Amino acid sequence: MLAEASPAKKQRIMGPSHQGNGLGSIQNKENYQKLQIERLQLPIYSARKRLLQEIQKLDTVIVIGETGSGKTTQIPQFLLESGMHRGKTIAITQPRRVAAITVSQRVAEEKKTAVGRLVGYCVRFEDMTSEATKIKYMTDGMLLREAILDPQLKRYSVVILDEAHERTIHTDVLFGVVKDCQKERRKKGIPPLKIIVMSATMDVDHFSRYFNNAPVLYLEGRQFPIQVYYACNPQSDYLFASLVTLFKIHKEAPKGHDILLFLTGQEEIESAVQSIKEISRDKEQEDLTLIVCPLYAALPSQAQLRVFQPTPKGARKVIVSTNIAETSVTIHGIRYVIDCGMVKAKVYNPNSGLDILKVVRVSKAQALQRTGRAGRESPGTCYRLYTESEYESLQTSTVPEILRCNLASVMLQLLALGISDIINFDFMDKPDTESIVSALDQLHLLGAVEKADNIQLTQLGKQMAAFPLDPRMSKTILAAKDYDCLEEVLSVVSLLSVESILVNPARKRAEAMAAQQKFMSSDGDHITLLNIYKSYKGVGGNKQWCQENFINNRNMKTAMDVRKQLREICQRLELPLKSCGQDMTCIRKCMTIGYFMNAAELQATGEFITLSTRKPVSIHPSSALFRCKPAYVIYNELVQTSKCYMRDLCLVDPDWLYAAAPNYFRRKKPANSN
Ligand SMILES: Nc1ncnc2c1ncn2[C@@H]1O[C@H](COP(=O)(O)OP(=O)(O)OP(=O)(O)O)[C@@H](O)[C@H]1O
Repeated sequence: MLAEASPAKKQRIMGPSHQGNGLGSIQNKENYQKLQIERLQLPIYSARKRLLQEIQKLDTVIVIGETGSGKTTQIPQFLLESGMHRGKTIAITQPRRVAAITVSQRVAEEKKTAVGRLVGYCVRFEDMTSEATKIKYMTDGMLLREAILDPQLKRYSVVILDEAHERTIHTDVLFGVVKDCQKERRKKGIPPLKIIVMSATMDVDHFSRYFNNAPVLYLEGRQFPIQVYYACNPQSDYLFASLVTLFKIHKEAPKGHDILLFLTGQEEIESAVQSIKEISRDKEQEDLTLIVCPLYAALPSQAQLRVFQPTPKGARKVIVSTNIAETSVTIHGIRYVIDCGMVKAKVYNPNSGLDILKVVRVSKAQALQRTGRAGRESPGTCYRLYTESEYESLQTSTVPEILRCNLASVMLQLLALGISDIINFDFMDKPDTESIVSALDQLHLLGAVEKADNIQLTQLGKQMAAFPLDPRMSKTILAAKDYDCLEEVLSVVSLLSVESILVNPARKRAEAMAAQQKFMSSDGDHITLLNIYKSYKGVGGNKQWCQENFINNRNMKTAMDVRKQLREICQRLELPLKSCGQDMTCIRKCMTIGYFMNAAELQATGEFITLSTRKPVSIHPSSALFRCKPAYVIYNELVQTSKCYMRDLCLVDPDWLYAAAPNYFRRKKPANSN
C-alpha cells in the first residue's frame, strides 16, 4: 500500500541515541554528564556563538531550524549561560500545555535542577515556578494573562514565541502585545525586551515584515535523518489504513522502536486503541507485547505524561495521539510516525456565532511537524497515509486560528489590556470586521462592554476578565453573587473546567452507568455535577468511594484545586461567598444568565433547534437529559460528529432566558415565554 518517495536528506548522524528519559528532576552525575554530551551533539550547538552574537545585537530575531535541532530546549539555556537575560526571566511560550510541561522537565534535567526552581513552567491552573525561575516555559495564554496585569512584562528580558507557525489565537494576540511592549519599554527607557520568534516552518517573509523586517537566522542541519513514505493511492478510510500500516511496522520493526500514530479526536482515538488491543491480542508476538496509549487534551494530565515514560523491556509502545503531540515534544523511543493526514480544527461561523470542531486536512507545516517527532533520538521513519500529490496540494501553512474562531474571549482580554481600538489592533492577519463586530456584540450582550464611540469594558467586564475562563462562564460566576449561590456555582464551573470526572470504561459501561445513576438530576448535567461534588466532599474525597462510583479521583482533585483558585479570584473581587443550600433553581438561573446565547428549544417533531440560528441539534448521549424531552435547555458546547450534539446541558425556563437578555430575545423570543 505504501511506496517510498522522497526520503528526507540523509545527513550526518550525530551522537548516540538517548537512553534514559524520565520525568525525575534531579539526576545522578552520570546521567547529567550524558545529557551534557547530548547537548553538545545537537546541531544548534555549533551555531551557538553566532546565534548569541546576533541575538545580542538585535531586538527581534526570527529563528528557523529543523525539528529536533535544539531550538526549544537549548536557546533559553544559551541565553541564560551567556548572561543575556540580565538576571531576569526568559519566557518561552508553547501552544500546548503538554509541551510546556515536558520540555521544562527536560531542561530542568539538563540543568540538574528540580522543576520549579531555575527552570519552571506555567500553564492554566498550574504554576510550577518560583522566585528562582529564570527559564519559564508557559502556554501562550498564560503570558497573555500576565500581560493584562503587567503590560510591560517587566519581569522578562526575553520572550521567545516558539512554534510560531501554529498561529493559535493567543500567539497571534501575543505578537501584537509583545511588539507593543517592546516599543513602550524603549520609549520609557525601561531595559529592552528581546523577542525571538521560532519555528521549523513558517512564512518567513510574512513574519519578518510584521516584526519590522526582523532578520531571519537559519540553523543548518538536522540531528537524525527521517525517511518519508507516502501512500501509493488515495485512502478512502484512513483509520483502516493506519491500522494496516501499524501492524506492518509492528511485524517488521526491531524491538525498542516505538510508534506514534496521529489521528484526529478522542472518540476516534479510543476506538482505535480498542481495535489495536483486540487485534494484537489475536496476533500476539511471543516476545513483544504492544502497549497502547491514547493521548489527547481531555485526558487527565497524569495519563498524558505517562506516554513519556520509557517502554518496558519486551514491549513496544504505540501512542495514538491528536495533534497535541505534533510540536515541541520528544517522546522517548519513537522511531515511527504514522500521519493520517487529518486534524480536528475549530471552525467558526460568524452568522451562527458557533465554534464547531471539524475534521480537515493538515497543512504542509503540520505534516512536517508530525514527521519531526520520529527523528529525535535516532534516525526515524514517517508513513504519510496520503499520496505525494495529495501532499503537494495541501495548504503550506495552517489558517491562523484567529481567522476561524469565536473571538469573544480574546477581545475581552484585549480590552482588559487597555486596547480599545480593536479594529485597528496590530494583528499579523486581521480577522474580518464581521467576526470582530460579532464578538463585541456577544460581549455587549453579556454586559461586558459599553458600545460608545470608544468601546470600553464595563465594571462587570473588568471583573469577567479577571477569570481565566470563557466570558460566558465568568458571567455565570458573577451572576451567582446576586443569587447567593456562588459556592455552588464555583463547584459546577470547576468541574466543567477539568477533564471529565466520570469514568466510563468500555468494558464496564453498564456497571458505571448504574453506579452514577444516583447522581443524575432531571435538571441536567450541572446539577448532576453538583451532586457528585457534594457526595465527594461528604466522604472527604475518599479514593475507594471514587472507584466504586466510577468517578475520576485525580480529575476531582484537579477540580478542587481549580475551585480554590477561582474562589481566590472571587475573594479578591470581594464577591460574597454564599451558599444557596438545597435551592437548585438559582444555580440554573445563573447558568442561563451566562449561556442564554446557547439555548435550544424542543420542536413538535421531537427534535431540538438552537434559538440563535435555528440549527437542528441533539442531546449528547452522555448527558443526564439524554432520555428526556425538556422544552428548553441551555448547553455549554456543540460537538459535530455524525450529528450536531449539545453537551453539558441545563433545563431552563423560557422566562429566565428572556429575563437574562431581553434585547437579544426581543428578536428571538422563546415561543412559550410570557
Ligand atoms: N524529553 C526529552 N527526552 C529526550 N530527549 C529530548 C527531550 N527533549 C528534547 N530532547 C532531545 O533534544 C533534541 C532537541 O529538542 P528541541 O525540542 O530543543 O528541538 P526543536 O528544534 O525545538 O524541535 P521542534 O521544532 O520539533 O520543537 C531532541 O531532538 C531530542 O534529541
